[in-house]
Amino acid sequence: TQTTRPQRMLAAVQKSATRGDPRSVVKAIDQFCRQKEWAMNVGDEKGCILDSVVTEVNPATVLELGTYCAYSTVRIASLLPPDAKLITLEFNPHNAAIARQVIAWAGLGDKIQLVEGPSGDWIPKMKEKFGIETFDLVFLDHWKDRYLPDTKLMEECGLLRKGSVLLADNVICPGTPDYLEYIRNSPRYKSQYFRSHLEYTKVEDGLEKSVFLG
Ligand SMILES: O=C(NCCc1nnc(-c2ccc3[nH]cnc3c2)[nH]1)c1cc(-c2ccc(F)cc2)cc(O)c1O
Ligand SMILES: [Mg+2]
Repeated sequence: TQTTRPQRMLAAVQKSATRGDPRSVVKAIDQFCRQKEWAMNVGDEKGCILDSVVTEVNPATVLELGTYCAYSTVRIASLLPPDAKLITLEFNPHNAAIARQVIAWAGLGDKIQLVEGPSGDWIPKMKEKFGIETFDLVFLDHWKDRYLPDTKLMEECGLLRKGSVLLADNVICPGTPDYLEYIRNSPRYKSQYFRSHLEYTKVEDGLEKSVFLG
């Protein structure tokens, strides 16, 4: 029977990456997406910007919205300090099953908690379910029409503190116009746009980094 693209991506990781070596997992996925099939990972160009923000923030708590096949999950977790925790939310059970295996291959199972289900349901439960006070860094990479409602929800649930950093993928392509409008005009955020390209293409895209001012 026909395999899915995430299954083929996992096979590429298991074939080409070294167990327990997160950077080799990232490299194997990028190679697969450049040489074989495009996939919606943040990719290496925007990934380098992501790396610089993660190392600058040096977060103890990270929330990722939109796991997909765990490319950015592994990329972020490989840069976290020893006791840091990353919670990642995936909506699609098939993608979640693949992501768990990619995370296991990278050897990052003890840093990463993958949660399946809609962000709207899980964000209000973060404190009670995972003992999270606030998030130091949030990477938004899920459905583009959820960025704004989920940001407002995180504010309402008190999950952001003065200095929390939101980093949003795809603000140009596919685009998140309502989120950009809100975050760039809100007095509660200081925003900065990092111009780049849609993963594995020459199409313009970028990351928006926003610091919550409290
Ligand atoms: O849709 C994307 N990413 C979303 C995956 C996801 N994985 N999990 C979720 C989730 C998780 C909890 C949720 N709770 C409620 N909705 C949820 C959705 N969403 C996406 C699409 C593109 C893209 C660009 C150009 C094209 F021509 C076609 C596609 C590029 C990208 O970098 C993306 O990130
Ligand atoms: Mg993306």
